[in-house]
Amino acid sequence: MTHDKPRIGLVGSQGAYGRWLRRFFEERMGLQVLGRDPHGDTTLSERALIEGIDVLIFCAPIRETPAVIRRYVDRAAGIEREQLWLDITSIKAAPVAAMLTSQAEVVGLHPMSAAPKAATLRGRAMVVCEARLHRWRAWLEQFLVASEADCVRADAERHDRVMALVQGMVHATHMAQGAVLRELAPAVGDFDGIRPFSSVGYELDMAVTRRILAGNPAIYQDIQFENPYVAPMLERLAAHLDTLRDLVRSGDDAARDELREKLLTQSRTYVGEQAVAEGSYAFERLGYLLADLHEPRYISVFLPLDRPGSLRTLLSVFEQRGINLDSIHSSRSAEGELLFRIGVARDTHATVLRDAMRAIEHEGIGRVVDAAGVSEAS
Ligand SMILES: NC(=O)c1ccc[n+]([C@@H]2O[C@H](COP(=O)([O-])OP(=O)(O)OC[C@H]3O[C@@H](n4cnc5c(N)ncnc54)[C@H](O)[C@@H]3O)[C@@H](O)[C@H]2O)c1
Ligand SMILES: O=C(O)C(=O)C[C@]1(C(=O)O)C=C[C@@H](O)C=C1
Repeated sequence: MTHDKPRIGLVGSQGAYGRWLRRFFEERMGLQVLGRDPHGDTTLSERALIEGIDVLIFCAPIRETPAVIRRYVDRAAGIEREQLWLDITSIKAAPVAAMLTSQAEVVGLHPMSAAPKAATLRGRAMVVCEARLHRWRAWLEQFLVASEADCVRADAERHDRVMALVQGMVHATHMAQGAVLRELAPAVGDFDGIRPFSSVGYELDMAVTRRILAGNPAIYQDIQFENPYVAPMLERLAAHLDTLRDLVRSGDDAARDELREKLLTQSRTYVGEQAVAEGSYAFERLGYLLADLHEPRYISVFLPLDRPGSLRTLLSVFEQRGINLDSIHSSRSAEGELLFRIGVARDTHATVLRDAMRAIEHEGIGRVVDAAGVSEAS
């Protein structure tokens, strides 16, 4: 048993998370990684994979994972006794129960985001379901710290109940929104025609809907079908929408009162004044952020992280040219690089902006990765 430098085995090594985990373990933790995937990584048999590793991680499709795990238990036939088995499936009870039929130590994990572009899970939650953990505890802690995820502990049952709300409900309502738009938007200018009319709420909801439509359909399908707590949640969701429809159809004052009482007042009391106020303020801040991100003139600059004062040097470029700044946001590029996105006043001349961009590059202050409103016509 090697707890210092365990060899990692990935089941589903060619998938989005399998590839991310390989890079994470090799590059961030300096560990050797073996894998198997029926699509593109079949050099090792299932038995040979188990023989070659110390920690086995299942990152296969949700629907198939419990059966895949049971097959690995069968193939292992006891040689897994000293090993740690993990999975990252979005549902926890069935995979964890299947792993517990092995003799390995067992922990279920669920990172609360798609495989990120960044090298770690910084800023993302990860649910940790410790099911049978003894000698591997210290290494697991080391791995969780290296992941930089915000870890939250729960048993598998509670995880699945919570996920019926955090994922099942959110995905269901946005998939339904996508379907309603598909049916009703063509009559009023289609998706693009509606965009200029956006409220902040619509913009945020459409970001979620489009994220779901951009993702792996099997995941959204399986989260609805494989989590036993989703069906009862859908019953409640449908019941409330049915009530709302009936109240709106009836249209009288009693119906208005009932809507207000059941869908606003009671929920407001339940959530509590402070949480309501915090959420409302978070919405406002997101609104300002979206407004800044929609500003037509900006420059996005990658700044080397290891140079104190580099932001001040960058800002001096704008100061020297008399350019007024509307906003500064630090964010991540699609590749995960730290960027500063500088929104500049709309009346800034494009020539002056181009000069600022040249200075940023030529003086080695940073690298301009994106810009808008800098062409002659703008
Ligand atoms: N994508 C996300 O948003 C996300 C987030 C958190 C957790 N997860 C979980 O990660 C797991 C993998 O998700 P993904 O996004 O990498 O999906 P993916 O479809 O990209 O990868 C799944 C991989 O499993 C392989 N596979 C299929 N059948 C297999 C089998 N019988 N044995 C071994 N491998 C098999 C596939 O060939 C594929 O390469 C899922 O359980 C999912 O719930 C995904
Ligand atoms: O697209 C993302 O980044 C997600 O957060 C994906 C998402 C989610 O929508 O809840 C989907 C499945 C995973 O289990 C975790 C997170």
